[in-house]
Amino acid sequence: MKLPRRGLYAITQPEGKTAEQVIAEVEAALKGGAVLVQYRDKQAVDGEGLAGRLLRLCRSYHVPLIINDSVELALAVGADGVHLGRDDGNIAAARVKLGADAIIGVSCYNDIARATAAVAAGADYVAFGRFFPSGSKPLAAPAEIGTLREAKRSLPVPIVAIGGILPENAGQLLAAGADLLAVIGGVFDGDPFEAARRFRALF
Ligand SMILES: Cc1ncc(COP(=O)(O)OP(=O)(O)O)c(N)n1
Ligand SMILES: Cc1ncsc1CCOP(=O)(O)O
Ligand SMILES: [Mg+2]
Repeated sequence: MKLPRRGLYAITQPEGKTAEQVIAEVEAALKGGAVLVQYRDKQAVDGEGLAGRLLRLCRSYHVPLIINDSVELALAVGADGVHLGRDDGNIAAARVKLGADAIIGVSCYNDIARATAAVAAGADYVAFGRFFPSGSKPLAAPAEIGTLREAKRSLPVPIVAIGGILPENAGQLLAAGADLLAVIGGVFDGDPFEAARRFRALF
């Protein structure tokens, strides 16, 4: 599936929840207007089972599913792509394994040079952040909003912003050039349908 150019990128929050709860809350976010979903599960027990169920759900909404960290899991379930951070392996190797149509996203933190290199290596989007303190990843290093401006000016791929994003603080990120807002707590800490609707209204 094609990478959407703008909108809410909802990232799962499965810790302490049943698979049914995760599926239900992701479906609520999809109904509210999420345009992209990432399966992120740092304590996965049955990652393949849940990823497969999320993929079928996302397909029914014509929304791509990205797998965090693991090219192997993305391959195993036939997901639409993978998200790679600095410890998650090489972009070119992921492209060889997943194929030309796969969506490969890359974390670039606050680093434009890393983003430029990622695009040259075949990244389909680049992600910057965290922009605001994040309860989901408290130790994530801060990024500057000016980095989004520079990225938007110099890079040809969609720019993703992440970290502590809420409907109330997202406007400044969009104004600076973010195309996709990647959000965990701002969607799944409360009512995911209502939160996704509020994010959708910003685009
Ligand atoms: C869209 C998006 N952006 C950034 C990240 C963070 O990736 P990474 O630095 O590898 O950290 P973990 O998420 O693996 O803890 C992301 N997952 N998605
Ligand atoms: C994975 C990740 N990388 C930087 S911040 C973050 C967590 C984002 O979650 P939240 O939207 O709850 O701050
Ligand atoms: Mg990672």
